Formats: sequence, C-alpha cells, structure tokens
Amino acid sequence: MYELKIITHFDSAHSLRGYNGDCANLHGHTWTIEVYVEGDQLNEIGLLVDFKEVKKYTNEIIKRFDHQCINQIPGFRENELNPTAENLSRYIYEELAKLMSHIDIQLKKISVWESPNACATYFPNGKS
Ligand SMILES: Nc1nc2c(c(=O)[nH]1)N=C([C@H](O)[C@H](O)COP(=O)(O)OP(=O)(O)OP(=O)(O)O)CN2
Ligand SMILES: [Zn+2]
Repeated sequence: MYELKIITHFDSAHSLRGYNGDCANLHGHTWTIEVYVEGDQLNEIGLLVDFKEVKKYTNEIIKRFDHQCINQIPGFRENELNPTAENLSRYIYEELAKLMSHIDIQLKKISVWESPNACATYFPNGKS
C-alpha cells in the first residue's frame, strides 16, 4: 500500500458554543489541514495520484473557510455543528470524500491542527 499526504492552511475565526472558557470568545487560528489518501495501484508514471489533484479538491473545500468566521458558514451556524477541530475534520473528510468519489483512491483521514500543539483527526470507523 502507499499513503500520500498533502498539507494546506487557511486562516479563520471561530468561537466555541457552550465552552466554559475563553475559547467561547471569537478568536482566530491559522488552521493546518492534513489530507491522507491511500491505495496500491500506481499509474504508468509511478503516481498513486497527483499531489496537485488532491490539493485542488482540498482547496475547493477549504476556500469556504478562508478569511471567514466559521460560525457563519452553513453547517456551523447556531443549532448546527460547533466549529471544533473534531467537527471540522469530519466535515472536511465527508465533503472531500464526495468530491473525490470518482477517483480510484481511498481518502484515509483528515487532521485539523488549530495550533502547532493541538490537532484532531477524523477517519471512518475501522480505519486508522
Ligand atoms: N478537543 C478540543 N479542544 C479544544 C478545541 C477543539 O476544537 N477541540 N478548541 C479549543 C479552542 O478553539 C482554542 O482556540 C484552542 O485551544 P488551545 O489549543 O488550548 O490553544 P491556545 O493557543 O490557547 O494554547 P495554549 O497552549 O492554551 O495557550 C480549545 N479546546
Ligand atoms: Zn480556537
């Protein structure tokens, strides 16, 4: 098997609803997103998939967040998902899996870093 990873970033603000502490206040992060894909079939030039293609689809998703307040983005508004790193990782996984469904590789997991020291990762049950 081969595993590929691309890393990208975006800047956005959020506040955590129901959080007992200063993360309930509006604040910003430079978020780092890691996208892992896997597969075992290389093409005729030895690529599992072009990194550029994975970046292109990932950027389609994350441009929704860049320089925005995540709490105002559909899916993360009041009574929707709280904009935690956990919820963002799952949201990005599910949106990206849809966008890449026509490509013959498996989206493995998404890691969302709020800071260099704090990260949440989503992968479907049974995968790691
Ligand atoms: N499990 C989670 N815990 C926290 C989340 C989260 O998404 N999932 N988010 C936050 C806040 O958004 C906060 O901005 C991040 O907190 P933290 O990593 O503590 O960031 P700091 O820059 O404040 O780091 P310090 O080392 O505490 O200064 C909180 N928790
Ligand atoms: Zn935060």
